[in-house]
Amino acid sequence: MPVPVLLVTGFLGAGKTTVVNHLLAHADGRRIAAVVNDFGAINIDAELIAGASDGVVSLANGCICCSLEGDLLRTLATLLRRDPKPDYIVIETSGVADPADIVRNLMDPVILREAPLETVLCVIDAGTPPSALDDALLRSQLRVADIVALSKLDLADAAAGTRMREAIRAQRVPAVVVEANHGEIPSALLFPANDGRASTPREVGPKRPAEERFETLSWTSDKPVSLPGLQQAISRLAPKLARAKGLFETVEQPGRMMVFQFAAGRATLAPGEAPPQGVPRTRIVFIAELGVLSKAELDGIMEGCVAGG
Ligand SMILES: Nc1nc2c(ncn2[C@@H]2O[C@H](COP(=O)(O)OP(=O)(O)OP(=O)(O)O)[C@@H](O)[C@H]2O)c(=O)[nH]1
Repeated sequence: MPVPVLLVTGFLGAGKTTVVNHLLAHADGRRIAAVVNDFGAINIDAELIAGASDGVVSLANGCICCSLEGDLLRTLATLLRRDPKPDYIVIETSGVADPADIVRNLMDPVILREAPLETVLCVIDAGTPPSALDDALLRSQLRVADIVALSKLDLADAAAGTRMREAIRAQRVPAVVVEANHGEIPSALLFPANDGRASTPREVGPKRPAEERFETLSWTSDKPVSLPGLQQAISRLAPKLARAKGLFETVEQPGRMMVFQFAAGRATLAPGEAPPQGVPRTRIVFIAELGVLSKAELDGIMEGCVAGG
């Protein structure tokens, strides 16, 4: 029986991991394996994905649309050899991946037969300015989608949903548009009944040259972080950041881990899980446009928020 694949794409911070987590939390007994791709050296996403019933495989330190394409196919082959096999496989791409390249890789005849790409979901922040859809990367993420999920409608103004639907229609995207409140999308929509029928190959056009637009900088520390210090550091860094996320322990509440998220100019904190043994207690990944933020500048700013820093 082939194992259907769901590919989740969308820009940095759009809400992909939130959708994947919701799906895994509502697996209803289905064995779902998740493959996540963080293009930084520290793999935060794998830790932020809770409860994959059939495990989370992380492809870190490279992008699956370019440097890790062979790894993706090998990972899928390994998942297919599991006994029992997963019922479904979810692949979450990094926010800077061009999904057209991944779709092209998934058209490999063996993979297509054994792990057919059933659905491509593109998550888009409803508060994204419509003009951002003209960006080549966002256009490519939208073009390959069967379903577009609008996230963060709770944060956007009342007209944002309609505005975004119109902007998507203007891009002539044939996808169905749905709303995803904190990642909530009916799993029947993402995983149609696995009836074993053959998947049809998809056409995605010629390969585009890889475009290096973003870089990831990591900052780790064994010391806890002061919350007001972190707030100050993030407000200094914010104008240069496309995305940041991380896990850390606070000076104010020793032993309590927090998850930090920065996306679309908004920072949030939530309780987190203790890291595995031997891993630094504070790990934050920063994504910025190439050349905008140096490691020395980042370290200088971040050192100010650790105890004694
Ligand atoms: N208020 C609100 N926040 C959301 C919603 N969906 C996602 N978020 C938040 O947006 C931030 C980014 O969400 P993620 O799911 O990590 O985004 P992502 O697309 O996986 O991010 P990348 O790491 O760039 O791939 C997190 O703080 C989420 O909690 C939503 O519908 N409403």
